[in-house]
Amino acid sequence: MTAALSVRDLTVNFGALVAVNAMSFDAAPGRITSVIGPNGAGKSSLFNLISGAIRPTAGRVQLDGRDVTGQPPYRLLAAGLARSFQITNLFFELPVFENLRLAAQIHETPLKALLPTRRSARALDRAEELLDRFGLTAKAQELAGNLSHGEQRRLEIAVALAARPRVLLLDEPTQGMSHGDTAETADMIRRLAGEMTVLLIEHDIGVVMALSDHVVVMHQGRKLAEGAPAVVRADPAVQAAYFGHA
Ligand SMILES: Nc1ncnc2c1ncn2[C@@H]1O[C@H](COP(=O)(O)OP(=O)(O)OP(=O)(O)O)[C@@H](O)[C@H]1O
Repeated sequence: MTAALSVRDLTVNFGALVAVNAMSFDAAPGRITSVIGPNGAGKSSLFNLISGAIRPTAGRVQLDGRDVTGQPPYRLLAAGLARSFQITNLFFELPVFENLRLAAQIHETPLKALLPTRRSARALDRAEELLDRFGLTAKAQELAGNLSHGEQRRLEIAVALAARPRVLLLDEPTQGMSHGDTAETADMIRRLAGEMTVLLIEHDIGVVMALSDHVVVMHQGRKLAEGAPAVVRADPAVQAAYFGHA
């Protein structure tokens, strides 16, 4: 089976520092793959490489078997890869609904853009659907900036989904959330699998173990281990590097 996302020997240097060092792994279609590792392991840099925010020094990225290495984020989005950011990436001064509607317009053609009513029909439907799915219907007209932290993080995921990606990168989606919001968000992520391929960076090890089909462990820019959650957790090298005991 072709991997939805395939990373081979991906490397980036920042001066003398090799932040991501010859990383290789596959994300299987419709599954949740998590990337874990201690602070500074290189997880965000890996996501920046995959999502086109920075260009690799070496290596390649394939989406459904097609080389997309070094393509800018907007090209990757059109090719089916979306990312939600660790840092909140919303239009705070716009209503929740407008954030979703704008994000949903990505696939509208320039010709449709000349026909305002027809142009927006599909985007409106998609925005409504996402409001419902993410429990934000009652907040549709609220400014995004007025939402709680947990709601903003959920809206971010909804915005990333608006373009109907086949591969979704989630960067610490439960960061800073209460216990209840974390559990709710984890449920939402679980429901995305099957519909799309999810690549997740997550510090909450409970969420990682509960959600992931496959776990990739990074340490000092390199891949330390990968496998099923229970296998990775039992690996002595992972325990030493990540869980702080062997
Ligand atoms: N633009 C940059 N310029 C220079 N060094 C960088 C840059 N971005 C990241 N680094 C360095 O690369 C290393 C990996 O950082 P990165 O943020 O990718 O790790 P991380 O695993 O995501 O960490 P955290 O869990 O704390 O977010 C760190 O030493 C960091 O200081």
